[in-house]
Amino acid sequence: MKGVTKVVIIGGGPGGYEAALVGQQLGGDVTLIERDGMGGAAVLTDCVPSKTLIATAEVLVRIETAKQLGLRVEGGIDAISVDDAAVNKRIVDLALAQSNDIAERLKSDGVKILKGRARLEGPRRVIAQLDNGDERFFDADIVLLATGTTPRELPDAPNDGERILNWKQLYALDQHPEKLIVVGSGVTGVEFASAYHALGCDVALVSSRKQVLPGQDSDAAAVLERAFTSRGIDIVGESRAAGARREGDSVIVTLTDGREIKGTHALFAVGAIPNTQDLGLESAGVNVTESGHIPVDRVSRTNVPGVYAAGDVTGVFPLASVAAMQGRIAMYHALGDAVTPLDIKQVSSNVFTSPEVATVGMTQEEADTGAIKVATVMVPMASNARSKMQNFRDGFVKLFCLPTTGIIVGGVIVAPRASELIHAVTLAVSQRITVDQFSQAFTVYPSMSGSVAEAARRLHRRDEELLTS
Ligand SMILES: Cc1cc2nc3c(=O)[nH]c(=O)nc-3n(C[C@H](O)[C@H](O)[C@H](O)COP(=O)(O)OP(=O)(O)OC[C@H]3O[C@@H](n4cnc5c(N)ncnc54)[C@H](O)[C@@H]3O)c2cc1C
Ligand SMILES: NC(=O)c1ccc[n+]([C@@H]2O[C@H](COP(=O)([O-])OP(=O)(O)OC[C@H]3O[C@@H](n4cnc5c(N)ncnc54)[C@H](O)[C@@H]3O)[C@@H](O)[C@H]2O)c1
Repeated sequence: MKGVTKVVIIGGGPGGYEAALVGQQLGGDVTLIERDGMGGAAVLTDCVPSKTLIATAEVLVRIETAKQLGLRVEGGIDAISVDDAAVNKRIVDLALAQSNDIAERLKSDGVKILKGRARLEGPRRVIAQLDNGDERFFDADIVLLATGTTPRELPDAPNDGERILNWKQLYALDQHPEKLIVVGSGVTGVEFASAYHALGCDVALVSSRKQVLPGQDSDAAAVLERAFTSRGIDIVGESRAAGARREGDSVIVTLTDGREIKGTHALFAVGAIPNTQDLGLESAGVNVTESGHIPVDRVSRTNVPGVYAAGDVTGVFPLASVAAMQGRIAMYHALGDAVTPLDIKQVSSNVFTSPEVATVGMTQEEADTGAIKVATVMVPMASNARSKMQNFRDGFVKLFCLPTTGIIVGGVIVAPRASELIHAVTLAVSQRITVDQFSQAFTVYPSMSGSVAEAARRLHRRDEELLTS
């Protein structure tokens, strides 16, 4: 009789801990080795802390519209001040509480958690240096690598943790920056630019491309740029940072064209590098790409039998939700359960700025290539009654469908709480729902979701002008 399958997981972020729960549920004997804390970077330093900060910033953005909504704030918005210590304490406490909740859940499900650093020493042999000084060896049937990434640092912008910072170091500041220079206008950069500006900082956003949010819907990026500019965020477009240096209480960011920007702090959000060094991958024969990621197939297999990988370390789609799904899929596959391979066309994601930008499935860029003929429509939020009531004028709903069948294949929503509105579109994409089926479902009146249904209704007759090619 075959014994219990021994599963060893390296890394306790969403990729690792969600896999551990499934592995244990399916009868595996699961050991999870984590270096920093349960929940990984997602919970301790990246996703959860940034969204907690943004929750505070959102309140201030709402208050800014008080006057337009007929409220009188004596002294104006300046009468409200930010208690930086309280904001940061709340963030750190909430992240730790979330990490503890995850650890408790894992323990109660029977997962063995070890604190330390692990690496492979052969295809399915793992060696762990534990924080208590012990060294442990494991001969596993299944290994899952879910070690995440580390912020990229520019060689000429040495991170000092005080004024030249990465996103993990922001919550240790006593006071929020007076003038923050955010370098990098990817999702991380724009989220922090939006949040810190709302918290009262002067913000300059150094954006290397023509538009912020490269790779995202360009109509959405345009709305965001307009919103940022009208609020007073200084977008330094088509500029690359060469380095940064300290000068007393200031930071000078130098651009590759020789210009200099002065601030009190600089946040570098210029991407991340996978944690694959010192992981013993060579000893196990696990392939690594030029960028250092571990290539996997749609059921999270690496090239070595029995060795799986999940999450940011794979470079598939660096989201907590995808990491978690890849981890679960790895266990379903490894432990012989029914498994649906990962389909990134069904992944919804959101940029937590003000307004939010949520997307799923087909993108405008893909539609524009003409490889697949689609019909598309864009409904401005400005005409939505709820939107007017809430004094929200920018934003839109964009839907893509196949012209012959009307099946919804993608969407973009730019609106407050777009992260919640996108779920209906995600469901439509995953279940291949048509625009007619979608628009037959009732929406609440008045509601912003009414505009999502309106977009579907407008695609009922997919006339020539709605076709992208
Ligand atoms: C600022 C920011 C905000 C984000 N916001 C969102 C968001 O809102 N929504 C979203 O879906 N995604 C968000 N993301 C992305 C999300 O954080 C990542 O996709 C997610 O963390 C990936 O999970 P993971 O399990 O692959 O890795 P991680 O969460 O990075 O966890 C990996 C863990 O492995 C551990 N580890 C590494 N090497 C070893 C070793 N040798 N031995 C033992 N342990 C090891 C690390 O300590 C770490 O805890 C955000 C990212 C950033 C940077
Ligand atoms: N809300 C969310 O779900 C969320 C939030 C943050 C991050 N993430 C995930 O993390 C991934 C990575 O996002 P990111 O923004 O951290 O990294 P990124 O690699 O997507 O963006 C970094 C940006 O910095 C720019 N850059 C690089 N060097 C530069 C320089 N010297 N000067 C100026 N700009 C420079 C790059 O051109 C790029 O646009 C995202 O794709 C997303 O999946 C998700």
